Amino acid sequence: MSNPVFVLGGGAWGTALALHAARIGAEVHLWARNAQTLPNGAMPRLSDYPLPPTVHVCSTLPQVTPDCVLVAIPTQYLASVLPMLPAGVPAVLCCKGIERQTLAFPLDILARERADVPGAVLCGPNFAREIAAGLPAAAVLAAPEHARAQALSSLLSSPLFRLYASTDCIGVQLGAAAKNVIAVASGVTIGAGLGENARAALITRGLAEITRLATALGGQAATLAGLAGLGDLLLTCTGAASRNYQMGLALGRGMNTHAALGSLPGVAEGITTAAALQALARAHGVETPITDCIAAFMEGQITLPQATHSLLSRPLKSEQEPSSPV
Ligand SMILES: NC(=O)C1=CN([C@@H]2O[C@H](COP(=O)(O)OP(=O)(O)OC[C@H]3O[C@@H](n4cnc5c(N)ncnc54)[C@H](OP(=O)(O)O)[C@@H]3O)[C@@H](O)[C@H]2O)C=CC1
Ligand SMILES: O=C(CO)COP(=O)(O)O
Repeated sequence: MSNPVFVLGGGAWGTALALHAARIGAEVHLWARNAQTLPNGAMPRLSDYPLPPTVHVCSTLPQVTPDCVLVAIPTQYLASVLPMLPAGVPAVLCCKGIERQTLAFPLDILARERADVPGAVLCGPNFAREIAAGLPAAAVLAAPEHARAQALSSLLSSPLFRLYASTDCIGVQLGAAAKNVIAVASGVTIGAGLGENARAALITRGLAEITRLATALGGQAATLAGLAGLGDLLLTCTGAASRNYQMGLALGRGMNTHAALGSLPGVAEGITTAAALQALARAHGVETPITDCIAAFMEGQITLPQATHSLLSRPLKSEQEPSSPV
């Protein structure tokens, strides 16, 4: 790689992406809002993965033109870091969520704030620690133009981290955001002792719900059967390392939302995404019973037995009926 790569966000995902970019030969400038308090090589979230000398932690980005910028900031704060992006340089948004106030996806936020920056998104089943450790993984890199998606996936792929190009930005962003909500519900199911049958049903009907909404918004069903949909859903709903799943586990065991949040090692995007997803679904006339239940449960509006009853007492339907409620 001839030019450096910028990474915004010194959390788990930003650190893992910086390590990946360094492995593919880039000089990396990793921006963190608290960089000045960090000794070089000791990031807060993944301190067991020391940074190589080609990763420079900074609180101000250098005046050089990078090949691209990887943005790993929680979605609710994404807009606040976008003024830093260099004009004309592709920004790959690596967050998974929906802006609560506006119901905007990451690429919409970028278009709104920085029309001079070409955007792309990177989503898939990728626990930061495994990417940091250099374990094999795959993801989707989506951009509105095929040429941009292909160029960035070639630039950022490695023999261990395989990036598939896509132009279905809606499907990829919706899948990535919504899987966090289903992961919270999955954790609740296990935490409350409802069993693995219930969890498998929840994941499967969660995918049906996500696919229904994605296609109503203009996404493609095939994308939801891919890495950013089913792939990430499986990982986050069953992987003990998922913060969204851990959040659900704590809630299912009886902890309240505030206490459960305090017990997490990082952000759980599913918490803010649930209400945003619900609002988006309502605006498009799409039924999302699992999202509705988990949103109401997290807000303390219904109890777990009420949530379970509400899902199980829905009218029986044909599984294949495209417009059937869950
Ligand atoms: N962790 C993972 O395995 C993966 C995460 N993602 C996604 O990446 C995004 C980031 O997650 P992750 O890195 O894990 O989260 P973490 O909780 O580990 O870190 C969040 C980072 O964002 C910073 N931050 C928070 N608020 C602001 C703000 N207002 N301005 C600037 N920086 C801010 C934090 O800074 P500070 O340290 O100072 O608080 C921290 O560096 C999320 O959307 C997540 O869904 C995607 C794939 C994998
Ligand atoms: O997005 C992720 C894995 O693909 C990380 O999941 P959590 O945010 O739930 O930890």
